Amino acid sequence: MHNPHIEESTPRQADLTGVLLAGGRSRRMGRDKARLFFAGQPLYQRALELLHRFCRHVLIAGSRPDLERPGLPSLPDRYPGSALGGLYTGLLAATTDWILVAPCDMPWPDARIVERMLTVRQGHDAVVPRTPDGYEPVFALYHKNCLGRMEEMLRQGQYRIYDFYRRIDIRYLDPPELPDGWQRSLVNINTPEQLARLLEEES
Ligand SMILES: Nc1nc2c(ncn2[C@@H]2O[C@H](COP(=O)(O)OP(=O)(O)OP(=O)(O)O)[C@@H](O)[C@H]2O)c(=O)[nH]1
Repeated sequence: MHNPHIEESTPRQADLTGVLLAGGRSRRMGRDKARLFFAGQPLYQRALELLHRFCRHVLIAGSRPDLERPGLPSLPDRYPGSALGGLYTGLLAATTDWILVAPCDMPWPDARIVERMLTVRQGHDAVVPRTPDGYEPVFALYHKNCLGRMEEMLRQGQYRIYDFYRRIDIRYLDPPELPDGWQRSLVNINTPEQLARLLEEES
């Protein structure tokens, strides 16, 4: 089903590479989240469409030959086992200063959030939505400046994104700056129960 928040007219950003994070293990779901069928298409497809809307080049972080297609390579993590390792994979491979990251398990990614992130990024290392439920580190913008500090942590076996956040300059986007409906847009599907509930909502 078409996502109304991804408009055809959204301009592509020359300095932005899209990174689909798809290297997780889907333990809570018990089966691969990326290819779950949701409202007429595989779940990952929804984030992919949004990334293509903003970025000329999009890649998959994590070894996913099953999701590859011409112009959409998947890259194995150099430091496997965490979303931070996936961010590193994307940032290392990107030829642009910035990456726009999206997870493969977000049913309603909202282009308006991306637009707001792009507006405020200047002078920061990352832009991350922040809500009363916590941060959304896998639907965010990261600058190449982050690479060194990510690598430092990953080399030491430190994988916690929140520890990483203490080392960089982040511009958070809080609810007053987020568009209406952000609660729905920032949902990730993690469990079979959640999937069933959201499918019901969508139908
Ligand atoms: N490249 C890469 N992506 C990851 C990795 N771990 C998680 N992700 C991605 O990060 C996003 C959020 O993942 P989570 O739900 O936190 O983790 P998960 O491993 O997919 O699921 P659980 O096993 O249930 O925790 C998803 O898009 C995952 O595909 C990883 O080690 N490498």
